[in-house]
Amino acid sequence: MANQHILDALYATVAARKGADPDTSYTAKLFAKGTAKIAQKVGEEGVETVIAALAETPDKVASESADLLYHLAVLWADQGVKPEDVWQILAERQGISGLAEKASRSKD
Ligand SMILES: N=c1c2ncn([C@@H]3O[C@H](COP(=O)(O)OP(=O)(O)OP(=O)(O)O)[C@@H](O)[C@H]3O)c2ncn1[C@@H]1O[C@H](COP(=O)(O)O)[C@@H](O)[C@H]1O
Repeated sequence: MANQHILDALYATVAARKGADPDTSYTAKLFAKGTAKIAQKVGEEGVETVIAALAETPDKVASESADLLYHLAVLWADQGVKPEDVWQILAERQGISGLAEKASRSKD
């Protein structure tokens, strides 16, 4: 757990909200609204990140990036995409095939 990336932990938390009470969880409310709403939020947060970069401060870019990553984690859970699927693609693009698998094993 100590080596677990914050995005892996966030993904596990949001995925566990599927079917939870929309009145007590924003994430559960997003799942209840469905894929179109979740995808729309990813787009909105992406645009807000761009606006922060062009017209605001690095702190605002960081904060909008956190919103974007959270909504992306919700979209992954909605689509059945696991974080390690994405890590694997990134690792392969860096020519370090097997890195995501190794990183995943180090959590055990
Ligand atoms: N990391 C986040 C996170 N980042 C952003 N947000 C929410 O995303 C929303 C974005 O605000 P907006 O103004 O764009 O959206 P809105 O107007 O509230 O809603 P919409 O009608 O546009 O959907 C806010 O309500 C934020 O609270 C998050 N909500 C939850 N989490 C994490 O998700 C996990 C599950 O939390 P619950 O959703 O409370 O179960 C926990 O680990 C939380 O920390």
